Amino acid sequence: MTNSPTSETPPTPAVVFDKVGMAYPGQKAGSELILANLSVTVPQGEFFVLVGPSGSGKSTLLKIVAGTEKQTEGRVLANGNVIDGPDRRRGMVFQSIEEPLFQWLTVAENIGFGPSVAGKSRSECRTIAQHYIDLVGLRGHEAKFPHELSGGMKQRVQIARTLAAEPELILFDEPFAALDALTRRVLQKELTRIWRETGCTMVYVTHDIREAVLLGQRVAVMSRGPRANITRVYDIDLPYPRDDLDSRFADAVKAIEGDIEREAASQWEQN
Ligand SMILES: Nc1ncnc2c1ncn2[C@@H]1O[C@H](COP(=O)(O)OP(=O)(O)OP(=O)(O)O)[C@@H](O)[C@H]1O
Repeated sequence: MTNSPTSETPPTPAVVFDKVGMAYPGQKAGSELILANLSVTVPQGEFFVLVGPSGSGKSTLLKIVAGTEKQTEGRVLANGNVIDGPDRRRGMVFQSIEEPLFQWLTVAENIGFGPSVAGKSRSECRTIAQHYIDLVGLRGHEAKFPHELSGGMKQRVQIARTLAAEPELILFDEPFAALDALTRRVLQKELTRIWRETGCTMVYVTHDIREAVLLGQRVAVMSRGPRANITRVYDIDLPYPRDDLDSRFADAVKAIEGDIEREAASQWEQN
C-alpha cells in the first residue's frame, strides 16, 4: 500500500469527544469533574457500545450528544458540527419507563408524529409510519394504543418512532433493561438487523456485558468516577448475528467483565 497524497479525505466521524470534562451546574463548588479529559471517536455507521460502573457517567455522555446537557470542558462534534442543543438528527431511545409514548395516539400515529411535525403530508406520514412499523415487526398492531401493548412492543414503537424521524445517529440508554430475558433476546437480535438495514450510527449504553458483545462492533469500557474516562475499547470482530456459544464471544465477555470488576475493586479499596 502507498501513502498517496491524492487519497480521498476520510469521512467525517459521526461523533467526536475531544478532551471532554463535565460537571453538572448543581454540583458543589470545588467537587471533582464527573468526566475528565475523555476522548473517543465514533465513525459513521458504527454500532458503538459503552459499558462501565454505575455512576461513571455513561448517561451523561449520551445526554451531551443528545444536546440536553453541555460539557464543561473540551469539544463534542456530531457529523463535524459542534452540538448546540437537541436536534431531530440525533434520536434517543430510553428505558420505556423514562420516555412514555403519547398515550392518546395509536401506534401508527406515534410513529408518524415526527414526520408530521417535520411538515410531511398525512399520506406521507402514513407511508413512513408503515415502513417503520414493518421494519420493527409491528404489522397488525397499527391501531392499538400504548396501554394495549406489552413492554417489548412499546420498545419497538419507541425504536420505530425514533427511526421515522430519519436520524443520522441513535442514542440508546439501556433500552431493554426493563424487559424479560426472552423479549430482550429477540429485540437485541432485531436491533442488529435494523442497524444493518438502515446504516444508522448507534451509540448504546448498557450494564449487560453479554448484550454489549452481542451488539457492538466496538465496546468501550469506562472507569469509575469521578474523573471517569474510557480505559479501553474492544474491537468485537465477530460476524452478525452473533453466536453466544462461540468461544470468542465468551472470551470477549470475560475480558470486559474482568476490566469492570477491577474498576469496582479499586473503588472498594479506596473506600
Ligand atoms: N442532573 C444532575 N445533576 C447533578 N449530578 C448529576 C446529574 N445527573 C447525573 N449526575 C451525577 O453524575 C454522575 C454520572 O451519572 P450518570 O447517570 O451519567 O452515570 P451512569 O454511568 O449512566 O450511571 P448508571 O449506570 O447507574 O445509570 C453520577 O455521580 C450522578 O450522580
